[in-house]
Amino acid sequence: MSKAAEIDIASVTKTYGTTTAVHAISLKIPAGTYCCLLGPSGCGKTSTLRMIAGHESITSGDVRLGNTVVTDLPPAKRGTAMMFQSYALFPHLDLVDNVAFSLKMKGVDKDVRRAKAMDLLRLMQMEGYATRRPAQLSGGQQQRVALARALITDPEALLLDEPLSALDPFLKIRMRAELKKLQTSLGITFVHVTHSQEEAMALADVIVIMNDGRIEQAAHPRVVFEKPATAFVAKFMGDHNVISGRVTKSDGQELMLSVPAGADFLAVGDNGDLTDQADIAIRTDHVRIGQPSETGLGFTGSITNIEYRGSSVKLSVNGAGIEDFTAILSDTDFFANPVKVGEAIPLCWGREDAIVLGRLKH
Ligand SMILES: Nc1ncnc2c1ncn2[C@@H]1O[C@H](COP(=O)(O)OP(=O)(O)OP(=O)(O)O)[C@@H](O)[C@H]1O
Repeated sequence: MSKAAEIDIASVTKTYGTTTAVHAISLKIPAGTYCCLLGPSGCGKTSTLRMIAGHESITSGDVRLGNTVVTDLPPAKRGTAMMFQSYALFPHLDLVDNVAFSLKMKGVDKDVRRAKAMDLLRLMQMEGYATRRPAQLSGGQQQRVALARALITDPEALLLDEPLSALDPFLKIRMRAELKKLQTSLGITFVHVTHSQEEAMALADVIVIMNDGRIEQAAHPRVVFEKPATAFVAKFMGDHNVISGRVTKSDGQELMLSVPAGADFLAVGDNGDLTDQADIAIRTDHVRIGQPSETGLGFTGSITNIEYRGSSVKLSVNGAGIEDFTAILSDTDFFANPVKVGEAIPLCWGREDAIVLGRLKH
């Protein structure tokens, strides 16, 4: 139906008065990618999306869609379509007229635009509701109509601002799967703003993690999880212990980190630029109870809390100058040798489980 386009964001900045919401970010989103912009409230996700859509002016830099620089084009001329968080359906129009609306604005004949709207309602399995008004629909159905309405212009890229946030948790997961299926079948580029790590992990081919108007990492979810680029990413995505300390030895590929009033930790990874302070990450699910054997990586600490989670058990441990170090053990491993709060236990991990984190240059 539509053709996909690459989105190229080149050194784009957005300022509102004295607030800089987006600091000269650059990002290439390949054609046909499902891209999620992820980050905490106020990090600049929505501003970035609205600048791609043309609903917000670009203070400096350029946005290109396919071969066209769209920086100064109005929204309707960009080849993008936007689906809003609130769906923004017209309450007084039936579904056909809601979906056909942007074609009406373009002066398309009534019969042609209504036929196209019915095609889109069919695609979203909503043709049986064509004569209803939005208020007569459930949240999930309203979302499908909003999608149909956004897709009627055959966009090269669909921009979605927190599209699942109005839905209850059960529907959220169902509509998430539908979004992914729709993107795969249409093959167009989707850019989806969310503050949910789980949503981004489930949907994205590329997760763009933003913090304070900057991009901390843009990569496939597995890369983000396995190799978080910065301490912010490791903490925000969770499931990592992040340890900060002073670099005591660094040879480009391995680094020794000294924790104040604590032990030395070895981590692996490119550390060419890190000469003073550094951060390392250790996957919580790769930590085991046991003496550090040949790798020598680990420490002994005291258990401060134990949480049962069904298939796993979470231990919190203090020791070696670190507070709240987390180890996630499988329920089988934990119950084979149960431990108690207050007990001192040795923890260990493999060399490849401790990675050096980078620092964003501002
Ligand atoms: N119209 C505006 N005028 C002034 N400041 C704005 C405006 N819109 C956004 N901001 C500011 O720009 C920064 C980024 O906002 P933005 O909405 O892009 O973040 P966000 O990551 O989408 O946040 P949220 O998840 O809360 O929607 C914030 O500090 C916000 O207060």
